Amino acid sequence: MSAPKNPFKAALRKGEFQLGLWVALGSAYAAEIAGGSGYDWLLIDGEHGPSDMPLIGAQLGVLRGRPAHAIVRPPMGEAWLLKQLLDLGAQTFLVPMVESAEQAKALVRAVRYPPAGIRGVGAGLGRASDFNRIPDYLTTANDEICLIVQIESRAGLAALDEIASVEGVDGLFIGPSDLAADMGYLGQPSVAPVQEAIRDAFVRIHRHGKARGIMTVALDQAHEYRAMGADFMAIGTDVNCLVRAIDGLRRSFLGVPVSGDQKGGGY
Ligand SMILES: O=C(O)C(=O)C[C@H](O)[C@@H](O)CO
Repeated sequence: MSAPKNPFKAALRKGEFQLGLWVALGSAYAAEIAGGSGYDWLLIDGEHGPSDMPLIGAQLGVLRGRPAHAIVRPPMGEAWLLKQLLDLGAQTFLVPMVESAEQAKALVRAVRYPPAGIRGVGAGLGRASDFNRIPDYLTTANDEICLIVQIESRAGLAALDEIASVEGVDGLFIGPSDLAADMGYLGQPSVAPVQEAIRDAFVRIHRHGKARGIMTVALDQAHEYRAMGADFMAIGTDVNCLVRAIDGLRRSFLGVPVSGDQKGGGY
């Protein structure tokens, strides 16, 4: 019996578009609700959400075996953090602020067992191996790990080709909000210079045969990114959906004009 198959990684390899949602409430209950909504993947956000190790573990637990594949974003790409998340059962990672091939190579090694990497052997204590019930976990785990790195600064764009060339990097995700900020357009990810940088980045990522990822909470922008060639994309967050739904309900009842779909930008 082998490590669980990674359906998200398999889909990317087949070129099948994957639609996702940001899950940042830090609630296993909310993640379980989102898990039944038909999205291909859910991003458990440990960078900007309150999800710490126990909360990430709880969310991974409720999503285990559900159709929506759990992707975990750690606050930073640290080997000790990835080791814990791997043993908790995370198989796909979105690592923020990657700006060099050296950083990418270190991340690849962090999520692989020796000799290909430095991942510590302890999955027998964790969900990853079904608590040591998967006999061949150690020898089959590496192949089912999917590593996505975030390009979200000018330095990241400058190193994009070297990063995309790193074996073991499965996809590159453009962070529009942070990229816009670094380019001098804080809060304005939809401005032309940022959009042109994203378009160019997608062309380069695809040239290396890697998956192109992005996120937005504005549906008009989402369709533009899909037309640009996004292979996996989040089109909203649980936080944003909750705020819009509960605020909108009150406004509707009181007859207060309800704001339309978020146009452009969004974060
Ligand atoms: O820079 C970005 O954009 C991202 O990395 C996504 C952000 O964290 C935020 O837009 C999620 O709501």
